[in-house]
Amino acid sequence: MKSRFITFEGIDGAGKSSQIAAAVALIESRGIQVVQTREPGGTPLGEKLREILLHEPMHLETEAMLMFAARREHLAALIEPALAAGKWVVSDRFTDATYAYQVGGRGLDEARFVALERWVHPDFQPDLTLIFDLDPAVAARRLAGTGQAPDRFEREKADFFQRVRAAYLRRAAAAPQRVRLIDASRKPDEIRAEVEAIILGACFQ
Ligand SMILES: Nc1ncnc2c1ncn2[C@@H]1O[C@H](COP(=O)(O)OP(=O)(O)OP(=O)(O)O)[C@@H](O)[C@H]1O
Ligand SMILES: Cc1cn([C@H]2C[C@H](O)[C@@H](COP(=O)(O)O)O2)c(=O)[nH]c1=O
Repeated sequence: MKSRFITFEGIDGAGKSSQIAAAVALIESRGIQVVQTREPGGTPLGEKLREILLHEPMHLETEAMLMFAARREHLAALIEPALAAGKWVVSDRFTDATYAYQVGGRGLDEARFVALERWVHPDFQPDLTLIFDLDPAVAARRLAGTGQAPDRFEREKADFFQRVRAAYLRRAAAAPQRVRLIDASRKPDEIRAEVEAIILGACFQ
């Protein structure tokens, strides 16, 4: 069976990370080897860049370029070799996050985003992307409930997350074959059932 690259996306607190383990278990139950990873991160260098990106103040374009630098390393060192070896890769975020957060949230010039995307992965996109869509007010309450100290992104205000959410919705509308929207306001079990049905339908037919 062809290798697949599946990505999970959404505003902070939408609940995507909670669903990834179940999705990975579903795929593994079919006898497929899965590499679970995340962005920014996924490689030793990427994890160092993640620390900087989540905690150090920086210029918007520096932020966008560092996201793509971490991604270049991630593709070369982990994603591409895993797919070439016949494994599936499930990533907590990929390039749709840069569109949503840096273009949508922060106002990065879209042409700069397009140039970076074309440079770093000109002919490559996820096979399937699940975007967890949720009202930022609900997501903020969920994050507050974790009791964890918020990072530089999680400290952003509601209007930032409204713009991020709207950008995710635009990205979904632009690639309906690849991107599925998940109503993340429901109970975890209901969401898990839909995630499993989407993966089975899109990747195992
Ligand atoms: N469907 C749900 N209903 C209520 N609470 C949920 C739901 N899904 C996740 N949560 C809770 O919301 C919090 C955030 O969930 P999670 O870490 O999965 O979100 P996330 O989208 O991955 O956020 P981040 O991108 O910031 O890591 C956790 O405390 C989790 O238990
Ligand atoms: C890949 C990527 C991520 N971000 C932001 C989005 C989140 O706030 C953090 C990562 O934290 P998570 O808890 O692991 O989801 O990074 C971004 O702004 N741009 C990106 O390209």
